[in-house]
Amino acid sequence: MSSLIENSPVAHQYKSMIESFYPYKSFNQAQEQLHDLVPIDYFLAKELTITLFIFIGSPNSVFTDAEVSSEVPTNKEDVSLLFHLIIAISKAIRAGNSCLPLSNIAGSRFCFYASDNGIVSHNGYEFPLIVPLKNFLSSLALTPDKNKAIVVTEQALYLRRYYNFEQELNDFIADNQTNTRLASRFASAAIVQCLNDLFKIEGTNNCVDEIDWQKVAVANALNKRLSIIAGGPGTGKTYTVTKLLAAIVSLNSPEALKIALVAPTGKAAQRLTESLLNAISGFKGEIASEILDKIPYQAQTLHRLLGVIPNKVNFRHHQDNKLTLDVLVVDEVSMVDLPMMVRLIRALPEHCQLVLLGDADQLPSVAVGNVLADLAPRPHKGYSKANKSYLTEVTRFKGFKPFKNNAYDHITFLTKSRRFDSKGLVGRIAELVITGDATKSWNLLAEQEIPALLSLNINQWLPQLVKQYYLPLAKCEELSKAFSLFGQFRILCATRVGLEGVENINQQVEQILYNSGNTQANNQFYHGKPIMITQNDYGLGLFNGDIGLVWTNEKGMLIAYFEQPNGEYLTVLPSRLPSFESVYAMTIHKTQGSEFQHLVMVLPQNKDSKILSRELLYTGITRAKKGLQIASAQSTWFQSVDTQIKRYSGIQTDTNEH
Ligand SMILES: Nc1ncnc2c1ncn2[C@@H]1O[C@H](COP(=O)(O)OP(=O)(O)OP(=O)(O)O)[C@@H](O)[C@H]1O
Repeated sequence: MSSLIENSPVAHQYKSMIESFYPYKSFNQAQEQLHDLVPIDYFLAKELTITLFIFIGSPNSVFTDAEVSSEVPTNKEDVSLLFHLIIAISKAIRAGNSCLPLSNIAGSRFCFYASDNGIVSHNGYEFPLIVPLKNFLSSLALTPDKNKAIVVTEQALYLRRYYNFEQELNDFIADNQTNTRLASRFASAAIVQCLNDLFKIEGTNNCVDEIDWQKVAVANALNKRLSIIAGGPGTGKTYTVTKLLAAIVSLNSPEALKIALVAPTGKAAQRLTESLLNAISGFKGEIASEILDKIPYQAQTLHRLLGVIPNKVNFRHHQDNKLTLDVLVVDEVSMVDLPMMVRLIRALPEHCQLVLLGDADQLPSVAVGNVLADLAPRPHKGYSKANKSYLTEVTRFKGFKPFKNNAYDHITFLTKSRRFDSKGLVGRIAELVITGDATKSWNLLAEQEIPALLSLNINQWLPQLVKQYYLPLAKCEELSKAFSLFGQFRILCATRVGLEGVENINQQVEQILYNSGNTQANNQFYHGKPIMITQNDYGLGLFNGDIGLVWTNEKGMLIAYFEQPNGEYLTVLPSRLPSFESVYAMTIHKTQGSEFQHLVMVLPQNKDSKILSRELLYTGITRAKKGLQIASAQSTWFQSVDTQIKRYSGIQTDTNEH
């Protein structure tokens, strides 16, 4: 609260009055009434309620009685309503939403809970219907332009911080839609020639009906400052972006462009580097070597690009210290949260071309936002007249669906999986799960010849898998072989705790290793132990989620080795490691950006676990390159496939729709 209020006797008086109107005297009392309340919800409401009722002027403004009283409540009900609204916003943000839609709470009994047998444990709080709710909110004048911590729009309530982030992103999208900036940079004839070279279409002027969306993605990205290439696993996003980079390099030749490639995590950056190297080497003979030589492949993390400042949320690069870049490719965008995306766009110079890649069906970011799904809404409704004619001219494809405006012009969806045999188990299960078909997906798992459904008793299958994949780790002759063996297989869990959680399964694996002859496996550190960092250490350059192996060096010392995106190892003395854990099993969340030849996914027997969703299953399933096995009760599987994650936001790709 501002000192202006603290120092004002009038404000003091009002403050005491409002506090006396608070609906609860303590967190414990609130917790008895409201189901699933955590301290942050309660204390945020306690802190903000006062500041919203009392006008907070700028330091130079004169604080008068009139200004205070115009917005100060005269009754307990209003204070209670605002208090509960702030709790509701806090809960919505904890669930990853950037806002709280008013229609979600109006007329509802909030935080009410009754057990299956009807016993009410939490009475909750009843919100007014939409009209009185809106009237109340407009009396508080929580408009975007007033400097208050809560913002109310026509549809939703926001914490100002997230409202501002969303506005910045909306402005960025709108600005790129009206001004693509790159549109006139290259002559169409040059683009046509370049696309024909890359996609091997002999110089024909005839239009073709069957659209190659990879070619469209390249053409589409070439004339836009912002473009999104979205698609499921193996649909060729990296393959396509490699061709895009080839096109950019060749069209800009001889000018040398500054191009950066990033991903949200170290593992994802490493995978992007590997995939780009594979793609580049696959194009030898097809694309001129002087072009291939100029395509960058070394990816880094988003944090590293922006420049982490230890213990600060801000980065070295921002609106006043922009990146020196001409092209930026961001992979695995589904993992990027709203604040991070905004920090990234703030740091981009005006002319920099931004290409976003990702799979919007995967789990959204851990923190607030569902940026990729919001920026690339589905279904794709079609291209504007101008974009349609540009695409037809340069790709020679016809039949693009028309749309009344340019809202979807920057988006290309790739749908054909090139990695999974669409008739193979992984591809089919992933498709059935994400489209919500619990019965068919379960039946498909049940009918596999090589069992895809494992017993719920992990002792029945874990020892054999440990002996196959984990026991040989310590016996590998070289560290690189151990990393490659470790990358073959992983146990994925939905939860950390419980019988089917990461913690228990890691313990079980170490016990099996010990019983099978690895007598070091009950030590904190031992040769061949895989570990995952669980806390950022900017000094060491280790980040939450980084995976390493403890290995004996040539001097006989145990050292933790971490593979870097450039193929080198970061080495750290075990005693200097930030907090870490064993990683034979890891949560599905943490596997985003990774893939394994064979995986086992273990789901909790408690089907009511809040974490379960079809996106969680899909993310887990699509980490498997080949072998997929699942240990789940049928009820858990059905519950998960039937639950779809919905995150609310006000990000608008199509402003005319709202
Ligand atoms: N048009 C194509 N012709 C031949 N092979 C292709 C084509 N497109 C993609 N591929 C191959 O399919 C595989 C998957 O492609 P890629 O790695 O680019 O997919 P991705 O969408 O980036 O996958 P992920 O989501 O897992 O990162 C690669 O081996 C790639 O070479």
